[in-house]
Amino acid sequence: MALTTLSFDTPDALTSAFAEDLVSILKTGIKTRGRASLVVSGGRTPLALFKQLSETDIEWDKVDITLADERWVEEGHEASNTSLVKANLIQNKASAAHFVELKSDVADASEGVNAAEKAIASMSQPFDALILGMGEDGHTASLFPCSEQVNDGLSMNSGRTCIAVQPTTAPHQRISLTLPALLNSRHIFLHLTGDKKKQVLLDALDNATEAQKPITAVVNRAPVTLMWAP
Ligand SMILES: O=C(O)C(O)[C@@H](O)[C@H](O)[C@H](O)COP(=O)(O)O
Repeated sequence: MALTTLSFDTPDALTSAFAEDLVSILKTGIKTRGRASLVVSGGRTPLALFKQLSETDIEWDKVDITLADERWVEEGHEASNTSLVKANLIQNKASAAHFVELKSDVADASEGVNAAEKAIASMSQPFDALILGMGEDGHTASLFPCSEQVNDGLSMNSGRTCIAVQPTTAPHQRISLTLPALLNSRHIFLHLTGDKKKQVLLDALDNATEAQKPITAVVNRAPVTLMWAP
């Protein structure tokens, strides 16, 4: 296990330092490979980070951005991570970035998996940076411990980069990058705020199986930087 923890006094201090790190990673990607790729998570935690990044001066037209997971709802729905990213990150200076959609116009996420995999394949990989969140049940991306699909999502030899997931303890069908797709990243960050989530993570790393707390599957296999503030 290789978890490096960077703790900040306040969420604002975390946001500034995190944005600076990401910008430097993206600049390196652009300089070295011509384009850079960034995978972000939805949820509430990254909102301030998205805003700060969007105001940063880099060559956003050379950056591809996608999501670690999406809820299978129409764009514009309050649960849509696509809408959240477009409204908060792909704005201001970052409005020139290219957004790679996981969601397509089919009724069931399982019918959209092939199109999502094709979209992901268009991005420069390994991804330059991946930002994961974590739920209090230990899910990350949409690899939910309550779902029937958890073992398929965590399989390292499925040959799949995306999976349709039906959580039973959270609303909406999802599409998620699989564990091997998430791990195909040069820099992996776990972005958490609050004592409770930190404790969930530490307890999970101590006691849980990967299927019980999917975040541990990432931390067990790759260097992860935990960006944490109270
Ligand atoms: O779309 C999502 O819901 C996610 O990508 C998910 O994995 C999220 O990161 C965690 O549930 C934490 O969410 P919060 O930041 O809202 O606590």
